Amino acid sequence: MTALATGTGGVGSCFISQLTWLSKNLPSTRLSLCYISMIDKALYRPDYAEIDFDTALFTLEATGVEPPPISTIVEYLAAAPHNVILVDNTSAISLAEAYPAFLRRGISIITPNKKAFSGSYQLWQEIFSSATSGGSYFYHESSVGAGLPIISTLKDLVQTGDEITRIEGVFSGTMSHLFNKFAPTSGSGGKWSNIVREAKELGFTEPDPRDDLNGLDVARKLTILGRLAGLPIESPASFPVESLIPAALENVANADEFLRSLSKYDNEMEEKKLAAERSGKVVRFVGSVDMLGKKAKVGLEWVDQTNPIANLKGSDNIISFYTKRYGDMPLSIRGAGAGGPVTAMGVTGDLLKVLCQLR
Ligand SMILES: NC(=O)C1=CN([C@@H]2O[C@H](COP(=O)(O)OP(=O)(O)OC[C@H]3O[C@@H](n4cnc5c(N)ncnc54)[C@H](OP(=O)(O)O)[C@@H]3O)[C@@H](O)[C@H]2O)C=CC1
Ligand SMILES: N[C@@H](CC=O)C(=O)O
Ligand code: NA
Repeated sequence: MTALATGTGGVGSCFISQLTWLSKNLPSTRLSLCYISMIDKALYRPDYAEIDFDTALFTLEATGVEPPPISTIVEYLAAAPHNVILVDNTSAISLAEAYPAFLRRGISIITPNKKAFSGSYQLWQEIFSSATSGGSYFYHESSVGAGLPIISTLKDLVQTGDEITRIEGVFSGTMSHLFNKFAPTSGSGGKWSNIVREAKELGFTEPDPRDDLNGLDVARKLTILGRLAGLPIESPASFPVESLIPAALENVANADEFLRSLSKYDNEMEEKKLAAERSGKVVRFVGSVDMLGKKAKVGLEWVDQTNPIANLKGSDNIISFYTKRYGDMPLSIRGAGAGGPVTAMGVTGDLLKVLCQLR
């Protein structure tokens, strides 16, 4: 059995550590690594020789070569003498769009990358049909709520005949961290731009934090959950999404320049916070999918100080499923929704699920 890993950042490096742990503590998994890459370096051998887990990242950095095109990677893996699982720990759209090509060739996929599952509805359908025709599997638990059991719970609800009426909550570790620190229910909050930088340093944000602040990351998660619950959402751009990017910074060239300039616009967020406080509320970044009304939305809401959403800590997500069976009291899941170790846990957990099915 072989795992192929791409992406060696916050999540990818924790995933490699967890592979090392598995190989020592669950040797019956008999996993090996035959390909590992970052953006501009890849490590692999024509004879699929095992790459040592302990030294993989160092060897990749020191001796990696230019990665081959994705079509070559598909061929390389399809010709492997054993089952192969692609573990995509990147946020690359190019790789996400190639999932059907991997799945059709019998290569299973595990990923925290939201891009494929929240891309066009056509890509979503192709992923399902390609897995069926290739006899392969795909799991993406960490694409929503990091390692929290959100997708597996939703699938269980749907596959046992419950009907989802509404999904709502805080779906972003970054946004949770920002608002818990910027507009706490007691005491005064910190400076918006400083907390944004801190969220990036803690590994909560997307590679480009603007993808969190513009609401797109939450919109992608709602697209995934809405589709799994039975709503054919066309794309994350097909419903209202509020962006927290100051208008004057919408076109800055890159994330570094954006972060450098953000403090000039701290007063815009300060005003939003004070408006909520004047009504005795706190401001939070909330998302919802109304399955009955066939609508989704993402944006700022004023919530009561006693609302569980107002009282999250750290990078906590809280995601509530309202269903026919659960009635007025939703099934709610809460816990850290971002960060390398917890996200990699969801990826490694998915890997174990695929291994059970490939045996
Ligand atoms: N961080 C978190 O808390 C969570 C992250 N996720 C998702 O996990 C994924 C990874 O996030 P994170 O680890 O934080 O991001 P990082 O920016 O830390 O790491 C991304 C990695 O992907 C590599 N990469 C990018 N494009 C390619 C490519 N085309 N081919 C090969 N490698 C590539 C980068 O290479 P290089 O090192 O050369 O730049 C880097 O190693 C994202 O999809 C994110 O949305 C999901 C839930 C939570
Ligand atoms: N940037 C995302 C990472 C997890 O999906 C977040 O902050 O939630
Ligand atoms: Na999850």
